[in-house]
Amino acid sequence: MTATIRSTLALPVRLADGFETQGLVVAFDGLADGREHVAVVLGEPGDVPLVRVHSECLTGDVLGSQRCDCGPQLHEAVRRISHCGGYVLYLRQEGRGIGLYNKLDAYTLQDAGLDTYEANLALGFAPDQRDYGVAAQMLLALGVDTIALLTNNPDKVAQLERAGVRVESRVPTGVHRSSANHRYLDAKAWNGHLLDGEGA
Ligand SMILES: Nc1nc2c(ncn2[C@@H]2O[C@H](COP(=O)(O)OP(=O)(O)OP(=O)(O)O)[C@@H](O)[C@H]2O)c(=O)[nH]1
Ligand SMILES: [Zn+2]
Repeated sequence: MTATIRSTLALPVRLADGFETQGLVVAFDGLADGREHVAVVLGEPGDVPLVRVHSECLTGDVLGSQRCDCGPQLHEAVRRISHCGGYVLYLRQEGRGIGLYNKLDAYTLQDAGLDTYEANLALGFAPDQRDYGVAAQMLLALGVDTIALLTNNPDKVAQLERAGVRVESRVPTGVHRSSANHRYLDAKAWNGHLLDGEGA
């Protein structure tokens, strides 16, 4: 399935720490799951742009929750990518694809002792429900078929490669550990995330 660019909008991007840059927000037609995913073009992308495939996290990205490290990772991505040129793909895949309300239910189960993946299973979901095929569609619509990917998640690399995007390199993203998110980060490491760059 081929996606096409529906519209573009120039938008200044401002982070809470005062960092400012210019972004171009791109909307698409024809995305496989029918959701409103957007790409944000930052800096001047070269032949092998740096790309962050970021899954929506209202609690972390917007409300500053420290149960996860999504907010700091998003800000890191904006800052790094604006310097070297590339794309933030903001995917509407809240709660690893289970949605916001279910993620809130999962948090309640975690407060009773389950880890993040066990809580998904207890709610009747797969441990991680995300399909990154839409990210590949977006990149190909932007004319990008080779990337450097800012992630610690090997599944993102594998799925993008299967969907026709060449991941020339995986660039580790920061691990923003705090007293509130260490169980979440430990569970990610047990489930295949490469947190080897932590503390580097
Ligand atoms: N179901 C569920 N989703 C969560 C939980 N904590 C964070 N998330 C969601 O997880 C997504 C981020 O995925 P992560 O597994 O933390 O990291 P990743 O994006 O796969 O990996 P990186 O690219 O290395 O950051 C966001 O959509 C969050 O809303 C949780 O406890 N349960
Ligand atoms: Zn989060």
